[in-house]
Parts: sequence; structure tokens; C-alpha cells
Amino acid sequence: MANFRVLVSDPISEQGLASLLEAEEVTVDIRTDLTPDTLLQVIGSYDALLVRSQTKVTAEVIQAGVNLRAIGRAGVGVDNIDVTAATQRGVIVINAPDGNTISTCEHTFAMLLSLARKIPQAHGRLKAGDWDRKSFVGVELNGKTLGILGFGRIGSEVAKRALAFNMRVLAYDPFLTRERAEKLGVIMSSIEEIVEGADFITVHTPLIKETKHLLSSEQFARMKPGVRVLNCARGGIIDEAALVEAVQSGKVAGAALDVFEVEPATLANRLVQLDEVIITPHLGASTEEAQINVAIDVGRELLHILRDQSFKNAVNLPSLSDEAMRTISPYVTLAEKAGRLAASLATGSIQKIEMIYAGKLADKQTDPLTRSILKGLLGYHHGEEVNYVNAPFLAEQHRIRLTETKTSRHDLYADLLQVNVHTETSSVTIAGTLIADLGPRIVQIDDFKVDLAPEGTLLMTEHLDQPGMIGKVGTLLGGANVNIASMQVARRQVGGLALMILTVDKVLDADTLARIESIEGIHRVREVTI
Ligand SMILES: NC(=O)C1=CN([C@@H]2O[C@H](COP(=O)(O)OP(=O)(O)OC[C@H]3O[C@@H](n4cnc5c(N)ncnc54)[C@H](O)[C@@H]3O)[C@@H](O)[C@H]2O)C=CC1
Ligand SMILES: O=C(O)CCC(=O)C(=O)O
Repeated sequence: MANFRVLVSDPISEQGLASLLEAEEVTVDIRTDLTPDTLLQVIGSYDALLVRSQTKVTAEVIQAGVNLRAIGRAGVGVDNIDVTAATQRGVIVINAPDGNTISTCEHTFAMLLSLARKIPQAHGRLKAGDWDRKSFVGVELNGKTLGILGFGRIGSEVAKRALAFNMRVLAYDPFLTRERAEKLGVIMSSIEEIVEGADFITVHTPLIKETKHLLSSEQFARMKPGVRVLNCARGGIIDEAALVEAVQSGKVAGAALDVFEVEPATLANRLVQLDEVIITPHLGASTEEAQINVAIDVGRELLHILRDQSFKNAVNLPSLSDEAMRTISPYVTLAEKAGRLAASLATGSIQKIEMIYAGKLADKQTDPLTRSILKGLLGYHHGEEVNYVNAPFLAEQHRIRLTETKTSRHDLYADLLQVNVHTETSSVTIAGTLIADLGPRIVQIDDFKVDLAPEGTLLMTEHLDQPGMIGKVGTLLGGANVNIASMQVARRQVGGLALMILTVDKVLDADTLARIESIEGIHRVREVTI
């Protein structure tokens, strides 16, 4: 049994990690004391790395992790992981997106109420021995407008609670539909409508190029006087310098922040010092429940990856529903084998790969098939370093043009997957389909119609369609003690070029291949194990 080594380098609930800790084939090392340098020294001997947000998984760490197959994040945001570097190296990055949604939403709501009623400030004053009732007059949430920027898991949960407090909720998210907004009882709005119309604004987007400083001085200028803003998502979505100014000018009556542009935040951050700003040290997901939930989710999926089982929550792979995965998975093997076969027949450096999905396949999510074709194609030349994660990246790196075409009709087959590979000197076409009870079949090689199970070692000859050719090859193979398991012959026209494909029981030596190639009338011989 394989023995996988997993390094857990941040504090993660051991109760949640039980499935990983108890797996017979997995050794888990929990080492939360590693410095960046020691992490670099030890990472080479691990198959997987599990982190929360403390460990910085840099390109250097990923490079040093020569055996790394996966990096797991016990939480949502993966901004402490260099996902691009992981993708380039073919390392899968997974997160645990669902486990801390409710905790972070509840923390946001706790901050919303605290902000409205100045609870932290009043608490601090009384703890200091001062019974001050005048300074802490708050506002009600009842009847106020809450603007939510980013209406994903957390944003939509915040909305439900706000509605229960009789707030009017405006929501903006590029993926929000009117239908969903209506169903949840929120008003689908633009960023401008939220900025100009809300009494409270809360952000729940990831921190990406498009959301960096989503709220900046320009937006603060257009807000209602006395607006209150919250950030329990990521530091940097609200421009901190602009927020300081807006609070000091009185435009913003208060802010509640769980996250900061630089963490840990210190007294050097002016927001930490402003009385109107209430703060927590990135505690959104810090509940017993959330920490167990995210550990269960990430531990389970990591185990699936190590066991080569299907897994969820990959950040650098397309995400498919279970149903979509079920319908597409029978084609995955066909796609990879079609890619490998195409690579074995193509001569010269590949310039362009066309992938055509016809018939029923045209309605499916075909990204996993495209990745499988590329894995088969590029893996033929580059070996094991190519996987589903880095195959598109490697194609891009080799400046190979990729095209994908979908067409809902096919004259002969219910569904057909076709790969056209163009090199600087030639082109190869491979097409395949799934046939009930038989599984994947290759049905076309260039313009030859064939019916071939894509498995085992294939010997392919292109030769002149003339009497005796098959016999000569068969005799030669018999003399070399090579058994033929199956045979296909196709031709364009009588006496023209013909294609023969033999499935043979063992890989041929170079001498036998050369002797076949030297038979008169044989134009080309190729052998591939797929
Ligand atoms: N404070 C904490 O401890 C925690 C913080 N978070 C952070 O909260 C944020 C949201 O998490 P989830 O709701 O789970 O993620 P999610 O992926 O479910 O939702 C994010 C939403 O933001 C939307 N979005 C993306 N670009 C946008 C844009 N330019 N404008 C408006 N919306 C945009 C997306 O369409 C998506 O619906 C993440 O940044 C996450 O890292 C999550 C958990 C704990
Ligand atoms: O691990 C944590 O507590 C941080 C949670 C978080 O920010 C996230 O899941 O994105």
C-alpha cells in the first residue's frame, strides 16, 4: 500500500482531520512551528500540504515541493497560496468554501449590530469605570438600507439575516440574476445604486484585481452622509487610506473591519486608532464549528486526491456538479487516448490543436475533456509531468493555439469527439465515440474510417493497397514472436494508400520496427502504447 505524507503547517482542527489522521496509507505531520526556511527544507518529502492562512505557500515552496500533488486550504480565500505557480507545476489547490460561511456571516452580523449600537466603544468605556450613556447613542437597523457587494455564499446569508431585521437589502454581484434576487427578497442593484442609496454597505467579494479598492474616495464622496461600512471579506477591497479620510471628515459615521490590507494590523494602521472604527483580528471563521467543518471538508477531499478518487473544491480545475461529472466522465478516457494517439502520429512541432465536440457532447461542459485531450497529447512527449491541472498552461507555454468547436448535429454518431493536430508540416485527425457495451472507440484516423478499441500497443502502417502486404507484416511479426490480438484495415480507394492497425501483445524492438518499415510498399510505421 502506498504511503502518502501530508504536512499540516497551520493550526487546523484535529477533530475535523480525523479521516486523514486515521487513513492507513497516510502519515500526517502536524508542524505549526515551521519558519519559511524550514518549510522550504522539509516540503520536498511531502505529497500534500495543508494550511490555514498563516503559512505563505510561495512559488519557492511549490518549487521545493518536488513530490507535492495537492495543497489544501482549510478556509475560502487562497491568497496565501501562489495558485499560478501551483498550476504551472501541476499541483492541485483545493479549499473548503462551505464550512465557514455561516460563522463569517454571523460575525459580519455581529459587527453590523455592534457598529449600529457602538457596543465595543461603550464596553471599553464602562470597563474603564466610566458610566457614559450620552456618547453611545446608536441607530436602528429596522427600515434601513443595507447594500451588499458580492452576493455569494456569505453575502446571501447576510442578506437573509438583514431581511429578518426588516432591512431593505440591495445586492450587487456580476452573477446575480433578477430571478434569484426576487426569490431571496433582495433588490438587484448596480454598484452606483448601492454606493448612493445605502445606509450600511458590506463587502463580500474575493480580493482580486477587479475588487481591489472597490470602495475608494470616489465612492465615499457619493455615499450618503453618515453611511457605515463593513469589511469581513479581505483587506484591500476597501481603500484604507480613503476610509480614514472619509471617517475623519465625518462622511462615514463608522466602519467595522475584520480584515486589513496588511495583517496582522498594528497601531501603525490609523484605522486601528480611530474611535469610529471597530475591529477584530480576522476572526470571521474563528468558531469551533467552522474550524471543524473546514477541516472535515479539506481533509476528506485531500484524501480523495491521494487515493486518485474524484474530488471537489479544486481552485485550479473547472468545477462541475456531481451530475455534470457523471455524464462527462465516460468520455475522459476516450479524450485522453485520442490525444495520445494524435500525438503519436503527428510529426513536427505542434502549432495548433482543434477540438470538436459534436452531437450530444456539444451540450456538455467539455472543459475536462479538453484538459484530457491536452494531457494525452502533451503527456506523450513530456511524460508524467503533464496532468489535468497544468496541461492548458503547458500548451500556452509552447505557444500552441487551441480552438474548441461545438456542433449539435453529427450525421453518423450520437456524439463524437474529434482532435485535429496541426504541425508546421502536417495534420492529423483522430475522432472517437462511446459505443454501448464496448466503451470508447476510435472511429476515424485522418480520413480513414476505423473501429478501434484505444488500448494496448498499436502498430500502425500506412502502405500501398496491394496484395500480400498484410501477410508480409504478419509473417515478420510471427518471426519476432509477436502475437497479434486484433487487426483493422482501411483504405481510401483500391490500389491507393491503406492504413493497417494491429493491436499487438508486446512492444516491438527497434530491429523489428525497422524491418517492417523496409518492406516494399510500406510508407510509414508507427507504434504507440495507449
Ligand atoms: N473574515 C474571514 O475570516 C473570512 C473571509 N472570507 C472571505 O469572504 C469573501 C467571500 O466569501 P464567500 O462568500 O464564501 O465567496 P463566494 O465565492 O461564495 O462569493 C464571492 C462573490 O463575489 C462575487 N464577485 C466577484 N467579483 C465581484 C465584483 N467585482 N463585484 C461584486 N461581486 C463580485 C462573486 O461573483 C461571488 O458571488 C472571500 O473573500 C473570502 O475569502 C471567507 C471566510 C472567512
Ligand atoms: O482561516 C481563517 O480563519 C481565515 C478564514 C478566511 O479568511 C477564509 O476562509 O477566507
